[in-house]
Amino acid sequence: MTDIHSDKILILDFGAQYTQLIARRIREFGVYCEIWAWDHDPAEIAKYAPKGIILSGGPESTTEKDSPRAPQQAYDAGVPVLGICYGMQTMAMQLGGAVEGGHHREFGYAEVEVTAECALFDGLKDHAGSPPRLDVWMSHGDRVTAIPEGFTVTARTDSVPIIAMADESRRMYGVQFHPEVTHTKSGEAMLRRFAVDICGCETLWTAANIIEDQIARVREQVGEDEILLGLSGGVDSSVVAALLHKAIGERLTCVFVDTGLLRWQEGDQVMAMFAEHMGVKVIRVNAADRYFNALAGVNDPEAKRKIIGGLFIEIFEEESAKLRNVKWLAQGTIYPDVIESAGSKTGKAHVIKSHHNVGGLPEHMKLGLVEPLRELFKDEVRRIGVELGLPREMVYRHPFPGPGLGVRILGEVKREYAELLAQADAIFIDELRKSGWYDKTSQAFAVFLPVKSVGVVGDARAYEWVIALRAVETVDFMTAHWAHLPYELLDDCSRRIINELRGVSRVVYDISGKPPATIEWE
Ligand SMILES: Nc1ncnc2c1ncn2[C@@H]1O[C@H](COP(=O)(O)OP(=O)(O)OP(=O)(O)O)[C@@H](O)[C@H]1O
Ligand SMILES: O=c1[nH]c(=O)c2[nH+]cn([C@@H]3O[C@H](COP(=O)(O)O)[C@@H](O)[C@H]3O)c2[nH]1
Ligand SMILES: NC(=O)CC[C@H](N)C(=O)O
Ligand SMILES: [Mg+2]
Repeated sequence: MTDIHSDKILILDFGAQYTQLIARRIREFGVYCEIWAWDHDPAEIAKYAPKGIILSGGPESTTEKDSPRAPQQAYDAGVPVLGICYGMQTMAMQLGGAVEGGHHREFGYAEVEVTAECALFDGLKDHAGSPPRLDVWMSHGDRVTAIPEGFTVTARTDSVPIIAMADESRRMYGVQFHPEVTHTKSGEAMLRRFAVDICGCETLWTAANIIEDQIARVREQVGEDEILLGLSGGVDSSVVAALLHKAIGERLTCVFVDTGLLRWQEGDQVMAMFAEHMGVKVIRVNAADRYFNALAGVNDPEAKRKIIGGLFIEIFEEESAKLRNVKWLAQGTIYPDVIESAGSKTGKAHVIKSHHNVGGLPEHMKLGLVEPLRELFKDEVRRIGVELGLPREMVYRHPFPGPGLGVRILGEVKREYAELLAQADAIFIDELRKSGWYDKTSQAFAVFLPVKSVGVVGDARAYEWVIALRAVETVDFMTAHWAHLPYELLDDCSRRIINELRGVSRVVYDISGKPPATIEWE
């Protein structure tokens, strides 16, 4: 079998907002890559044997004392190196050029002129005529003012004379702009020139190959043992279920916990999909009473999360004790979770969201972990889901937090609130789907506000609950804009929710971005 990790690019991260994008772009055209912090043990680089190294951008200034530098091993590895923005600046600095600060900050669109032949820009032009001109996206304050010996200036703009540099003999390249953002028109092509043409990577990283590779690895890891998977019906655990079912068939048992805090009719849908259609063994644990009892009288959001998470663990434990031979617990951990926890280990100031998953399992469970998605981005997980035959609606559905409606009912959780909220949410989602807006938003849901407001319904006074609607657009869920839904759509949602649901007299729309607001209300 081909080793799909044999041809890979290593990205050294200087803390840029776009480092994950570099990795995603490269993987999109089929080359595996990993992100390491810039101060990751440099002795590991040679062992890892990447076919090329990329130095990312970063918020700091190379002109400042003690600012980060790439390890010398990166330049000595004998493989091509590409510095992007801060990466180019530190490359220039370290190899004998110069960088200056204090210039006018260049942010956003710029047209650059290619001034010399360069393998990175080979054949690329975004405008007719010559010399070739490229549309790029910039975000920098510092600039390279002298290139190291052996380098040539390969691109300029009207205001900045050194926008790209290259030393073709040592295969070292620097670009001041960001090829990883889609605003740089030929950016993907440049990254492909680098990874495929210059570094010589084969494009082996495809959905079909990833599945085959993961199946082989899981089989090797668990041998004849059984695996228990917490199946939520969400994207990640569903893809894990499909993958593991293919890898070990009957030896996979899923536990689906119906917390009473799920989306409308979700429990039945999950069971229908996995147990009936796919023949996966799924144990449904109807735990709504347990959840509502445990949550009674609890108002504090963190306390609620802890109770919900704790009950998940209790239930997984109970179920695994009932099975004979379970030695492994499968999780839907994905690559961003891994990068973020690595970030915190090296003490980087990345924005980190605390991920709810089954990772907090107590030691005494002694279950080994199976995490077949831990190298993948969400969009890769989705492509694999499609390749494994999961229906598109399931694979492209919005994420749903583990604590579910528990964090969308503000304050104390009650069964009656959960039932109302699930229905309001279903109406909102239904309207989004009908109008084609579901796929244009990254996540959308209703929130239950335990406040009463006065209304008038059929000439009578109503004094009832408030439902808030939230819809956001985001790439990584770390920052988000509120979705500019059409007024007509909001109007339809509001009317339907108030008319169809007893107990709601007012609907509001949340117009807060993240930051400062988070996506969920609790
Ligand atoms: N109701 C549930 N029953 C069983 N396991 C659950 C349940 N809710 C969450 N989990 C477990 O917690 C993990 C993390 O939940 P999370 O919501 O992050 O992922 P997901 O549900 O698989 O995907 P998505 O992000 O699309 O919602 C899941 O992969 C699953 O293993
Ligand atoms: O599985 C989960 N367990 C949680 O405890 C949790 N809290 C938030 N989320 C989801 O994470 C994304 C960002 O949410 P916030 O802006 O509210 O932090 C959004 O997609 C949220 O739905 C969670 N997912
Ligand atoms: N985006 C970046 O990498 C910026 C690099 C450096 N902080 C500058 O302002 O020039
Ligand atoms: Mg989920």
